[in-house]
Amino acid sequence: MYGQIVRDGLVNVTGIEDLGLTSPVLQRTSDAFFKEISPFLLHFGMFVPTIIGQCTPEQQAKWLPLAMDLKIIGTYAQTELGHGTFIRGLETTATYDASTEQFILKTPKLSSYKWWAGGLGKTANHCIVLAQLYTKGVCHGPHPFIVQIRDTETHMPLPGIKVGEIGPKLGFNTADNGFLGFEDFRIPRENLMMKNAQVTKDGTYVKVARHGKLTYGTMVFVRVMLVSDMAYCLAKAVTIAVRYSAVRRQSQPKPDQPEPQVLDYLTQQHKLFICISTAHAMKLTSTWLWNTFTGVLADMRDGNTDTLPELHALSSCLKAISTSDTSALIEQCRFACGGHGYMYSSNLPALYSFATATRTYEGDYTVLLLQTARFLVKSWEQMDEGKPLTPTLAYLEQSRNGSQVSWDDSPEGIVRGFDAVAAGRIGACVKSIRKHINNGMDYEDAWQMTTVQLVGAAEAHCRAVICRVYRDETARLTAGCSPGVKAVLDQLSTLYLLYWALERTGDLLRFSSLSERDIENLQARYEALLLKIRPNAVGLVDAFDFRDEVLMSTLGSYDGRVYERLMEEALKTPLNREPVSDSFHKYIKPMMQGKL
Ligand SMILES: CCCCCCCCCC/C=C\CCCC(=O)SCCNC(=O)CCNC(=O)[C@H](O)C(C)(C)COP(=O)(O)OP(=O)(O)OC[C@H]1O[C@@H](n2cnc3c(N)ncnc32)[C@H](O)[C@@H]1OP(=O)(O)O
Ligand SMILES: Cc1cc2nc3c(=O)[nH]c(=O)nc-3n(C[C@H](O)[C@H](O)[C@H](O)COP(=O)(O)OP(=O)(O)OC[C@H]3O[C@@H](n4cnc5c(N)ncnc54)[C@H](O)[C@@H]3O)c2cc1C
Repeated sequence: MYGQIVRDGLVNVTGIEDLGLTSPVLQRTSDAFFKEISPFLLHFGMFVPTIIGQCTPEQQAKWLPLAMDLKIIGTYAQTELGHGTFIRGLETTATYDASTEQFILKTPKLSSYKWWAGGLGKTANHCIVLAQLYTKGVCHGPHPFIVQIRDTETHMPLPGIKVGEIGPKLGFNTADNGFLGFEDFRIPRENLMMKNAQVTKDGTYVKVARHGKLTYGTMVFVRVMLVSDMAYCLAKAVTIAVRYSAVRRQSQPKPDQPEPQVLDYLTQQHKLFICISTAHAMKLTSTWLWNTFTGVLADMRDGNTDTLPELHALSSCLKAISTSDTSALIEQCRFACGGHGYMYSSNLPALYSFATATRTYEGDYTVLLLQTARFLVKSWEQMDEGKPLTPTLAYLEQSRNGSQVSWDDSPEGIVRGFDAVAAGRIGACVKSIRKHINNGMDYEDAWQMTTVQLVGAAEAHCRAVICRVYRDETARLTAGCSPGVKAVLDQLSTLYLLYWALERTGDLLRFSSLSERDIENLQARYEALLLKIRPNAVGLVDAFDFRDEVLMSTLGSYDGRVYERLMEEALKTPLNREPVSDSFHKYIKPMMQGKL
């Protein structure tokens, strides 16, 4: 299995390299080789971006060509057995020895072992290691180091390195995630990635970057990329589920009628059409987020880090919500396919196992939403002090006078409704924190006592951002389209707004003038819209344009030969190679004869 995966991975990488294509395409084409994930994904997904983001030009000149030509294979080892979220609590140490101009890497105890890095188990020979930097007896916090861990000729672990694979997981079982420990392992001073901080030969620590969190830059990049990845993952799952629902016929609602396509059931449309809308919403939002990210990078190149906090808040909540929505909606696609959706050959289990992992890695859902909430509360306080708000928080102004937003069920009105919910929930959090402080709590405890509400406020902010971006970008991008295309894409973005308005009626009743009658109207409009989208449903998923080789699904292939493909795959199962398993003779027959 591992050998096959490595072969496929290299065919994919070298093939694309010959075509001279960029890494995002590499990411996409790797889907044609892997149901789960390539052991080389971390190499291109984090090892190379970290060299670019954390190394000086001289260090890039040394390491980047080796990495891009696959002369070295890397990964990103930050998480440890004992810590993943709390980076400042990482235990691996890198202590500078000025007498030899080296760092000594140590794994002080079991919980300090690096754990999880993709490709570390058996594939990588180098890795980025986040370790607490000590020099002249002072700890300067976690810093990135580039470390060779295996001999590039023999692939044997170097002396002082303990490395291996962490074992089977819910998914990602082709990623050879590994563990890594150091026993007084020495690396040259130059292996500290020195773009944001340096250590001179005599051990003097020099802080270069103005912003203390630029070391976390790779994580921001990957979070931005994951939003796009989720759109792609969900688009694959809903292509499979909609095509299968067009083939599958089941039950007899009317005695004298043939069994209908299950796609004709309103409940099936309710399960699946939000998945189509969400794939579009996330794709458009990810492109908007990428443009925001590149803008912030440009500012930072000019030495201006003022826009970084908003980017961190946006990338945190969009990564959290996109991965959470995708996991839930891929599972919904699986539910919509009945028993056959549970078959591995449908590819829905693999898509789910990949998506649900993204809710955790690169920043746990709750933790990242709390990061966004930290920014929202700070922004509210700045607004109270009369300071300007950042663009994505302009809507807070409307809440200043505390008046309730009047409900307007037009698409633009619903977007404003979500702004009002976000503003209201942030304001409620600020009020809760202040109440606890007035009752004698310190700020940290008052914050902790409000964290359930803070997670909700961050989700509401993120939903408001997605709704606004989805609506605006759909209008902008369809301006030149034919009336037919424009109408269908407008139906999808309206469906997204109606769906979430119905999901959040409690909040809308609390923070707008929404009435029970308005809710009845929303429900009726939503159901009518499902019927309108039905005739275009298969065309809409065909428009995602996935080849069968990429979908890898017995249920979702373009030709609709579902039952034939299910049987073809079943007959390939090793258990079907012999009519009678040898377990019958070894165990079952003796048991039947009372001989066990
Ligand atoms: C081939 C094509 C390429 C595409 C590739 C994409 C796909 C790749 C997929 C790869 C597959 C799997 C890889 C998975 C890899 C990993 O999981 S790597 C490990 C990831 N780990 C994490 O994400 C850890 C999460 N934890 C954190 O980020 C921080 O510890 C946390 C922010 C939660 C808390 O850190 P603290 O130090 O405690 O920070 P605070 O005190 O809360 O905040 C201090 C201030 O710093 C600001 N901050 C924090 N983080 C950032 C950041 N990333 N950027 C900018 N600013 C940041 C924070 O807002 C505070 O600011 P303030 O004081 O409020 O002004
Ligand atoms: C498939 C996969 C691949 C991975 N690949 C890599 C890799 O290549 N490189 C790498 O370095 N890491 C990798 N990771 C590790 C990943 O980054 C961490 O698992 C992730 O950051 C979560 O940290 P944790 O596991 O310590 O969870 P924890 O933070 O311990 O979370 C446990 C629980 O505690 C809660 N919690 C934690 N802190 C707080 C808080 N401040 N407030 C409220 N609740 C809190 C969380 O919400 C969660 O419910 C991978 C993980 C997975 C699943």
